[in-house]
Amino acid sequence: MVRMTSVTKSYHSGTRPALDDINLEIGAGEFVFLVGPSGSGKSTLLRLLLREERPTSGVVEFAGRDVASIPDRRVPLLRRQVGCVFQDFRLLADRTAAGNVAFAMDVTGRPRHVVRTVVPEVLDLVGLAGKENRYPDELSGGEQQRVAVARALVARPQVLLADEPTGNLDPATGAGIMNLLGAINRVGTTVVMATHNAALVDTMRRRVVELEHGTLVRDQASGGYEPTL
Ligand SMILES: Nc1ncnc2c1ncn2[C@@H]1O[C@H](COP(=O)(O)OP(=O)(O)OP(=O)(O)O)[C@@H](O)[C@H]1O
Repeated sequence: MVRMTSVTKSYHSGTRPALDDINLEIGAGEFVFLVGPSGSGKSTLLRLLLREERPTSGVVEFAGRDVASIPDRRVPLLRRQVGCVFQDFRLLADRTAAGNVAFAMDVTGRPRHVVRTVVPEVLDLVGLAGKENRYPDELSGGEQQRVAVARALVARPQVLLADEPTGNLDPATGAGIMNLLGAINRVGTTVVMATHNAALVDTMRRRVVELEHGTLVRDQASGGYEPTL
């Protein structure tokens, strides 16, 4: 599903690369935690998959395609297959929960009647039934993140990237979002989640990929936040 081969990313020549010779393969249906200290390159790795950045050298592949060589006009298509949620939710403040999700469907040209049917279904799926008409500032942080997840899901992405999705949430609310991502993974979506949340990583016991100063220092099946034997 995702393959990185000798991927190096330098934002400025002469400085230490943000990613340094990364080799990584993620199969369809996997759940992967991406961990490492601040500045170790986690967001950069996700940005390469979204084609927000291109590697300085090496190859990033998604579903067998070289992501860097996808023509600009086809990048929106990539971003339907590779969904993302962020720490700061990034919702449109002037649209309701339903409006935010509908907007994501409208831009992909889905017919109105499909949007009207699917939006409440997806909001129900993420646990927001009854709150469809609330604006982001009328929702808790966890609820806003659920809207962001719903918005990512309506495109039916093959891979969902989550960059510190629980970073702004209290532990219980973060655990709720984690359960939601786990459920999305169980129905077949590949999930890659960058996080500093040690408790969640330790509880879930999934594959853990650890970066340090841009290099991959650990790739462990059923790992914890800290390396174990
Ligand atoms: N747009 C940019 N321009 C220049 N340097 C950047 C840019 N984005 C990131 N960097 C640098 O690249 C390195 C990796 O940053 P990155 O954001 O990928 O780390 P991270 O592991 O996601 O950190 P955090 O956990 O704090 O989000 C850092 O040294 C950072 O300063």
